[in-house]
Amino acid sequence: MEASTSATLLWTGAVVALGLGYWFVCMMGAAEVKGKRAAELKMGSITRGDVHARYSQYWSFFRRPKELSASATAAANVPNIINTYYDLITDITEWGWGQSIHFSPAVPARSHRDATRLHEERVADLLSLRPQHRVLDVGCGVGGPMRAIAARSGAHIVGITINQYQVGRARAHNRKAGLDGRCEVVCGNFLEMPFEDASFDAAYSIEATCHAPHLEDVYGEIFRALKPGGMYVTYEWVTTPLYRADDAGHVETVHGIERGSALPGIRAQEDIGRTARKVGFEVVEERDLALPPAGPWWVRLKMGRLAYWRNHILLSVLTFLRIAPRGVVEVHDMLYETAIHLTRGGETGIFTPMHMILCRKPLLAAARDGAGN
Ligand SMILES: C=C(CC[C@@H](C)[C@H]1CC[C@H]2C3=CC[C@H]4[C@H](C)[C@@H](O)CC[C@]4(C)[C@H]3CC[C@]12C)C(C)C
Ligand SMILES: C[S@@+](CC[C@H](N)C(=O)[O-])C[C@H]1O[C@@H](n2cnc3c(N)ncnc32)[C@H](O)[C@@H]1O
Repeated sequence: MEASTSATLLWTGAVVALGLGYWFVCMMGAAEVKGKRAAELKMGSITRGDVHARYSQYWSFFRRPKELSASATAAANVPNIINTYYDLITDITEWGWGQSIHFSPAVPARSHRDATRLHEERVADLLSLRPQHRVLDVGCGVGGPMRAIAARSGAHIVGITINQYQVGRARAHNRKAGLDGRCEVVCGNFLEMPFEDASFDAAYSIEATCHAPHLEDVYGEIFRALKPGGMYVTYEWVTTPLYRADDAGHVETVHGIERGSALPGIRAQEDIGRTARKVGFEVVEERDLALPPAGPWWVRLKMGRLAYWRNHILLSVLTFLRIAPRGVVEVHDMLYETAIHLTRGGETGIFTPMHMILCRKPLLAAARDGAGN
C-alpha cells in the first residue's frame, strides 16, 4: 500500500473515531431532561479530589442502616451523611432520570415525564391548592415536583432541602421555568425547620421523609409549621404487609434498598398512620398508590439496564480522560445495584415508594406529647 493511501486511511479512521467519541459523549450522554450532560457531571459541593473518599465514607456509614436510628450518636450524624449522599447523586440523577427524584406509577401510552407530572399534580389536587396558599415542600430536591405543583395550582411554594448544591440547581431551574416568583428554596434540616409556627396553609413531601431517623421528628415539625386546619400529604417508602422479616431474600432486598438510598431503616406501612396520629394529625386518607390498577413504578428501572452499560462505559472513559472526577463510576454502580434491589422490591410487592397519607391539623390542635419513635 502506498504511503499516501495509508495516511489517508489513518486520518479517516481518526476522524471517524473522534466523531463517534463526540457523539457518544454528547448525544448518548445527554440528559433525559435537557440541562445536564455526562461531561458536566459535578459531585455537588465536593471538590474533585475528595469525591472518592466521601463516597467511601458514605458507604461505610450506611453499611448497617438499621443501627443508625437505634444509636443516638449515629442518628445525629445522619443529616450530614445524607447531605454527602445528595452531593454524590444529584447530578447523576438529573442526567439519567430527570429533575424529579422520585418514582411514579407507569401510565399506559404516556411517557415517563407525563407519568411523573401526573403523580406530582395529584398532590396539588389532594391538598386542593389555590393561588392564595403558601405551601411547604419538605425535602424538595432540585424542585421538579415544586414546579409542577406551582404550575397546576398557582400556589406559592417554599421548598427545603439539606443540600446546598440542590438549592442552587432548584433556583436555576425555577428561574428558567419563569416560576421563581412562586417557588422559593431554602437550605435547612427538616428535623428543625427555620419557619414560624402556623405559617403554612398546606405541606407535602415526596419520597423524602424516609431519610429521617425518627419519623415523628419530621412529622412533628410539619405539624408545628402548619396553620390549624392545614392539610399535609406525603408519599412514603415503606415495606408492605407482604414483607416477612424471617425471609432472607426479603431482608436482603430491603437492606440493599436502604444501603444505596441513604435510609436509616425502611419503616413498615402501619407505622405511618400511627406516627401521624401521634404528633396530632387527623388521618383523612391512606393508601398505597402502587396497588393495581396503577401501572408498575419499577418498569422504568428495568429499561435502564441497557442505559446502565452505556453510562458505565461513558463514565469510565470520562474518568480516564479526567473529565469526570474519580469516584463517579463507583457512585453510578452503587445506584445500579440499588435499582436491582428496588426492582425486586416492586416485583415481589414487599416494598412501595408511594404509600400515600393525607392528614389534617385539627382546628383546635393539641400540643404534641413526648418524643421517641
Ligand atoms: C427517592 C430516592 C431516589 C429514588 C430514585 C430517583 C433513584 C434510585 C435509584 C436511582 C438510579 C438507579 C440507576 C441509575 C442508572 C444506572 C444510571 O445509568 C442513570 C441513573 C439511574 C437510573 C438512577 C436514577 C435515580 C434513581 C432511580 C431515594 C434516594 C430516597
Ligand atoms: C429522594 S429526594 C426527593 C426530592 C423531591 N421531593 C423530589 O421528589 O424530586 C429526597 C430529598 O430530601 C432531602 N432531605 C433528606 N433529609 C433531609 C433533612 N434532614 N432535611 C432537609 N432535607 C432533607 C434531600 O436533600 C432531597 O432533596
